[in-house]
Amino acid sequence: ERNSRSFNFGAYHKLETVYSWMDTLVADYPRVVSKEQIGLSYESRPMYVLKFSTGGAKRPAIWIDAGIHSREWVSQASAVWIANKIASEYGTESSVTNLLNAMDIYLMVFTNPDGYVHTHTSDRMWRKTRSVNPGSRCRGTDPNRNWDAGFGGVGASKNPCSDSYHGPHAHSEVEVKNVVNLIKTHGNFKSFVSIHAYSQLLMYPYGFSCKDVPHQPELDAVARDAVKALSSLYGTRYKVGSICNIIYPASGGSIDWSYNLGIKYSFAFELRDTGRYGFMLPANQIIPTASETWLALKHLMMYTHEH
Ligand SMILES: O=C(CO)C[C@@H](Cc1ccccc1)C(=O)O
Ligand SMILES: [Zn+2]
Repeated sequence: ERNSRSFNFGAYHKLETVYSWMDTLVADYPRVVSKEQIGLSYESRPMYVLKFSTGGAKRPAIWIDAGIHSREWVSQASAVWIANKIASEYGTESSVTNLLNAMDIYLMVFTNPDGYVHTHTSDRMWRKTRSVNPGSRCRGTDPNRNWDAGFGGVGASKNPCSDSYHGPHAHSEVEVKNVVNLIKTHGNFKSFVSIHAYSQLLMYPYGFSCKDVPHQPELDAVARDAVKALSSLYGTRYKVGSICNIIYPASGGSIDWSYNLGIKYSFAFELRDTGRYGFMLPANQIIPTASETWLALKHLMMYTHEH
């Protein structure tokens, strides 16, 4: 692309295309965003995080990951649009400017790069990582069952051929380990948001248990206000609740781990739609989905900044 804004945000792109676009984004907004490699995937692809920072050292930070499940393509595509939005609105839009003058944002577009390539080359419905499971002909671990939070409990399978296989042990997947290391080393994250698709839900912990977390009333209220902002754009309807109560019990999930680490404002999005297209959401819905999601995300980030 001539510049990062001439990129076609209304299409699903290959990994390399988006990785190249990231370099043009950094070139266009060098004072706002940088690209950091946090490690390599199982198949040795670089894992890049876009760091939005306007100064300071280790400012309070917000984590946003997309694409941990590779087949949920609107998640990665929305993250690309949101990355451009953050970079281009700094200095022009007051809430983003105020936010980035006080906090950093880390945005990982491809949290499961090996799986994403596999959905382009071999199996569009691939969800897991691509690691080899010794003694099994089936590959991959569900990276959203692999976190050290109720690991190996409800809603996860010990069968390597299952799409919710939890892996041999917590953080066995290098993709998960790389994120865990960054979060723990940094030590000043205040919010952790994981973007999935589909079902149109905004969820908070826990997944591994249906008991209310200590901060349930606050998280519920924040999420409901965020969804109100989302719905204000096109009227898209979302449901709000804990993972366990609103979708199903699921152990080893990322936001249960982040919440238990002390990152109070931990949320998971399930983007469009509610099943008509499911994972195969048409590309013409990428920009509308990203635009409405941005309103909810901005609310969550501003709330985090103010509390
Ligand atoms: O992928 C899903 C379809 O997007 C649903 C998510 C629900 C979930 C999200 C966050 C934490 C735990 C579970 C999953 O099963 O891991
Ligand atoms: Zn998912």
